[in-house]
Amino acid sequence: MTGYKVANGNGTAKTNGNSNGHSNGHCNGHKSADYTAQENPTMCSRDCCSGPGGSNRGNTCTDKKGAKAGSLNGEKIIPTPQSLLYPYEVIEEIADFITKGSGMRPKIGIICGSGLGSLADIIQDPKIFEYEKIPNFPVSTVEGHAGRLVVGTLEGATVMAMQGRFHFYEGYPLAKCSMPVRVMKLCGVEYLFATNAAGGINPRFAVGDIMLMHDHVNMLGFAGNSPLQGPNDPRFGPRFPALVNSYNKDLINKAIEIGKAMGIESNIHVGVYSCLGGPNYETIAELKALRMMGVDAVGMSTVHEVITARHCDMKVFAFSLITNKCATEYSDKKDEEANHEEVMAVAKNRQKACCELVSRLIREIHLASA
Ligand SMILES: O=P(O)(O)O[C@@H]1C[C@H](O)[C@@H](CO)O1
Ligand SMILES: Nc1nc2[nH]cnc2c(=O)[nH]1
Repeated sequence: MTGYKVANGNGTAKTNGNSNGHSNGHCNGHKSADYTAQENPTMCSRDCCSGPGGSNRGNTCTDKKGAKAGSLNGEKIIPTPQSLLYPYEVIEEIADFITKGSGMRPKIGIICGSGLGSLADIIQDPKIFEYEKIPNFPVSTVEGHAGRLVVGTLEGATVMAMQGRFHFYEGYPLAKCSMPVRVMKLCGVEYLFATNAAGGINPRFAVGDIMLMHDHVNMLGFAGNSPLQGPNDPRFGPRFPALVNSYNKDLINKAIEIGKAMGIESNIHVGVYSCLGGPNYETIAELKALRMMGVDAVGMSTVHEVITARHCDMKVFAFSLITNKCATEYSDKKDEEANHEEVMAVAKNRQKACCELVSRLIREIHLASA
């Protein structure tokens, strides 16, 4: 079972609408009922109860009878290493579901940032998979993230796009947030296009600008969190992946050229993105610190997806749409505070330019490989 449980106020629990799991009497949850801060499945040794694809098998069953000291709400909490949440076979199952269901092996994967779902709307002959209908898939809980996977063609290339990503602040562990990247890999994807809405810290950036990511500062990694934490499965990639040159330089250069051809070169920058855990936006002191570290734009996603993609040797192109300017001086002005409505509104305004940039770049990749 992968859906986290939400306390419903009366001491019992319900899942978050994702019915991936095992609800067979003895094993109706295996997650702590009120443990909502972070998904943290507990374990069971019964065969029926292997979590997604057996990840929990062989561990201690922690139904109510088994609860001991150290339990929360009567259920023992045993952390699962992140990499065990989605074993290779489960990812393979999900990928098979998508490739068989769509009849395609897409070459390019797109992750649509907040308010940038229209990147998937331009896909031709789309086969649409609602997340809740994909086995073992999480659900989207954030406004501006529709929660569907769209498979089809764009500029002649076969693509799959996530209209809705998963964020750490939704309560999903990083490995779950970036699990779809591994699904993409096993579907045949070679290129990951990750997009996001971000706050501009670089004072040269204006709202509506696009920052092509050429590097990142992994703040969650500084704190010891990684989507690769736990035993490594070499079928995905190496134990210790290198991350220098994670962002494909050829694709960045091509995107700069495309920006010029579109007449928006003054709105295109190349810079460093940092992901914080969210869901709160940053304090002034945090923004000052990030700026001192060389960060140009700040958001709540993408970095763990890029790490997962590089781990399995995908080529990565990523950009941030600057949806708000981050204040780095103290002020009482309310309009300097970031808010999600503004983020969504700016993304809507700039969706045409973002779609054109992505389409043209995909066209180049497709033509180069034809
Ligand atoms: O999914 P992305 O990173 O594009 O979304 C950003 C981060 C938060 O989810 C949201 C905040 O407004 O926008
Ligand atoms: N962390 C963070 N994420 C964002 N997403 C869009 N704008 C912002 C921002 O200012 N900060």
